[in-house]
Amino acid sequence: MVGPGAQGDGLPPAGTPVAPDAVVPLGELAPGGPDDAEHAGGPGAVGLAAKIRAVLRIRDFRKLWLSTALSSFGDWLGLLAITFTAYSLVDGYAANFALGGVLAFRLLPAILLGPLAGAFADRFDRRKTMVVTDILRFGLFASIPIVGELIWLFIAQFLIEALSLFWIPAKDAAVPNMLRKDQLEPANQLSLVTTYGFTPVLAAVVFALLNALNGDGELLPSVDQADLALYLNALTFLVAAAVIWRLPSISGRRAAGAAVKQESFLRSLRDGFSFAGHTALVRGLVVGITGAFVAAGVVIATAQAFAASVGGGGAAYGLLFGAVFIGLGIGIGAGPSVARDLSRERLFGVAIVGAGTALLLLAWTFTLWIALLLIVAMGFFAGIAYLAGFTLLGTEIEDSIRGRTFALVQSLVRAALILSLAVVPFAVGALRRHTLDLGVFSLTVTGERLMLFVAGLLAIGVGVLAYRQMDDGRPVPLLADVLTAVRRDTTARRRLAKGGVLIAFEGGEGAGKSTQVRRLQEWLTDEGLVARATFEPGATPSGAGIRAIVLDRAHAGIASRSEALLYAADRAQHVHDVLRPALDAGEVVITDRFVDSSLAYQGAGRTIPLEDVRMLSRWATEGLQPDLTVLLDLPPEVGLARARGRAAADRLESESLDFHQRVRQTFRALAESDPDRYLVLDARRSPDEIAAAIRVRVAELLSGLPLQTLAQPAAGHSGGRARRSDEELATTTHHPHAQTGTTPQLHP
Ligand SMILES: Nc1ncnc2c1ncn2[C@@H]1O[C@H](COP(=O)(O)OP(=O)(O)OP(=O)(O)O)[C@@H](O)[C@H]1O
Ligand SMILES: Cc1cn([C@H]2C[C@H](O)[C@@H](COP(=O)(O)O)O2)c(=O)[nH]c1=O
Repeated sequence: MVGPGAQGDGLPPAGTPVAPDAVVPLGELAPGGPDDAEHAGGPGAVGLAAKIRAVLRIRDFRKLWLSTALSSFGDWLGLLAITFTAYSLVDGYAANFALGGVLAFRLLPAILLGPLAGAFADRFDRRKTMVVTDILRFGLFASIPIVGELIWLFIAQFLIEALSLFWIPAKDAAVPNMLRKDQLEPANQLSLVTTYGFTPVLAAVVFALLNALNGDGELLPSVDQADLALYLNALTFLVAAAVIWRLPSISGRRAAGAAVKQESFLRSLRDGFSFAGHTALVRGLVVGITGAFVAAGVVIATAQAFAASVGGGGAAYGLLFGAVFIGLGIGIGAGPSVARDLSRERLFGVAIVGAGTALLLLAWTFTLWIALLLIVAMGFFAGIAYLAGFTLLGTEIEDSIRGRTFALVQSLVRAALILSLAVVPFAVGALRRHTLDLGVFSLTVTGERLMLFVAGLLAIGVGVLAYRQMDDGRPVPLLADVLTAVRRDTTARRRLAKGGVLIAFEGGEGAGKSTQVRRLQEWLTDEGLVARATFEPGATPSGAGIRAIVLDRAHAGIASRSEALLYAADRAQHVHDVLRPALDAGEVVITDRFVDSSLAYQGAGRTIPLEDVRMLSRWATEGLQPDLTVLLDLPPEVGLARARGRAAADRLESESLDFHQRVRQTFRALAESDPDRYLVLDARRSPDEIAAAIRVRVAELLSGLPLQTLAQPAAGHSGGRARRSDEELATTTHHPHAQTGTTPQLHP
């Protein structure tokens, strides 16, 4: 839990300055209060619930989510009511065709209109598009019971679906503008679970209730339960329209007053296709998602026959059907935390291959419970892939083209489903049952199993293709990447990527960072390791110039953005000249301040949107992250008093107490958002106590790693050597006795 004004992950959404009163109680970072804060790396990880609470605290997203949930509930209720109405408007066997007609009319518009709808979402005001389509859907749903003709039901159904096609990309493209990039995944988890888990169940319950209450027309004599459901459904769209009308942020670039490029509709349509064709990431996503949905269609189309072949009837079919949704739910809910550190590009391809493998095995399964397990596994991987793909579309595709990309994917998904639902039953019928005599044994092949096998192969194929298209070019072998991500072994991940171990010290002014950096470096050297101490800003020759500028009170007029760029420039040089080479050489590198300082000082202190600072730092460091960040936490008034006892206040130290309070809260919130990577210590404790706690954690971190060792350990463990200054330590680049070996047994 966080204090007032903060997000659940302790950080504000993109574009929002950190509230000065945002308080993250340190005691909540660790179970036992402030004194136990050093154990924060243990149990208190930020869970999905906290992340979801955080996104729900963003007012516009919360309102959009609620109105989407309402529309989704209405949609499901509408589907139940429409299929019921179609059935009741036609007698006898023809009712099945009426039902099929409803489904065909539901899927068809996507193929015809999907790309147009996408261009619309990018070209016109998304909020107005959503409001108008919601009002029209309200009218159409309400008209079905009033007209009461099957032909109108088909037409209305077609029009409703066509309108939804304009609504969905407008909504999907708007959501990423309301959130920070890292919030998009939990937001998608919430939306997918709401749309495919919660609202269909609620709609089924409400439909059943309406049936029970008004089945014989006792409540409203002239209206049956399907009519009631349709009116209720119509109302949900009207309410959604009213809510969305009051959310100007949905208008995206228009809300921010940005000029939107005016181009012809055809041109923007063509640009959409050309973008998808020429962008590897989108190509990979389109291939992967479409292929996966063809496979999903095969599973749906063969499910009845497969259920019969494992010795079950309708009950087995129901179980297998339920198992898909259980798997999907687990995949969407738990997938991201299982594969936390794996890039979403890699995760997408890997998950599709996983789903394909489960399908391949399913084709050879004759036992119901094994089939159920495999289907849960298939749903699990499919859920992960869907979430990863959807999130990548939101985070990686620029706002101006996002609507078209979402719409293209949406059309292809529906086309894939229609195609496989239409073709597979014929293929199953044509293939029937064959026994192949293979000499030693004979093999019975049935149409549905062959189709499942082919679907499995197809999914594996598109998974590999998508992986190749989307691979982010990291040198880490896939298997090791997956295994270390699942094991959450961040140190191993760094070693895979290049080597070395990076430890950052963070905290406010006078927290004792330099003192502890020096002590840790001395201890590691005494233990026989090549350990380098360095700092920001100013550890390189050009960085020294930058340090002089940013800390000099004579430069009081430096604009916040210039300041952020100066620190980023210092960091880029630092990473290039000092950190990367040392890490590549397998050294333990200890830096006094790193990216978190920019997030805290320039982000929260100067109120630059945190995501901007994060992106700048990510660019400057090429994504380099510490394996461990030691946060020395101290009330700013104590730290500033310590620092002033040392020298006159510099430009940053001269900032207000409020500024330093925001800096402190942001450091703590960052630590809370990723507790495995942080050690939070109360900096009011004595230097010896702090140093001892750090040694324990670092010994744990380094244990067993093949790091650079000194052939001759430095003189004694007693600390009797003369201490070197930060500058000396930072420039100690040459280790004549260094050799690669396993980390010696450390003695904290
Ligand atoms: N645990 C501690 N308790 C009390 N005083 C401390 C402690 N650690 C360091 N100090 C003293 O506080 C002052 C600041 O320490 P130090 O320079 O290590 O902090 P810092 O975090 O690097 O500061 P800055 O970021 O302002 O450079 C020094 O005089 C140091 O001796
Ligand atoms: C890296 C970094 C630092 N700062 C600020 C924080 C301090 O006030 C000074 C550095 O002084 P120190 O005595 O070396 O700690 O710079 C910042 O604002 N942003 C940064 O990225």
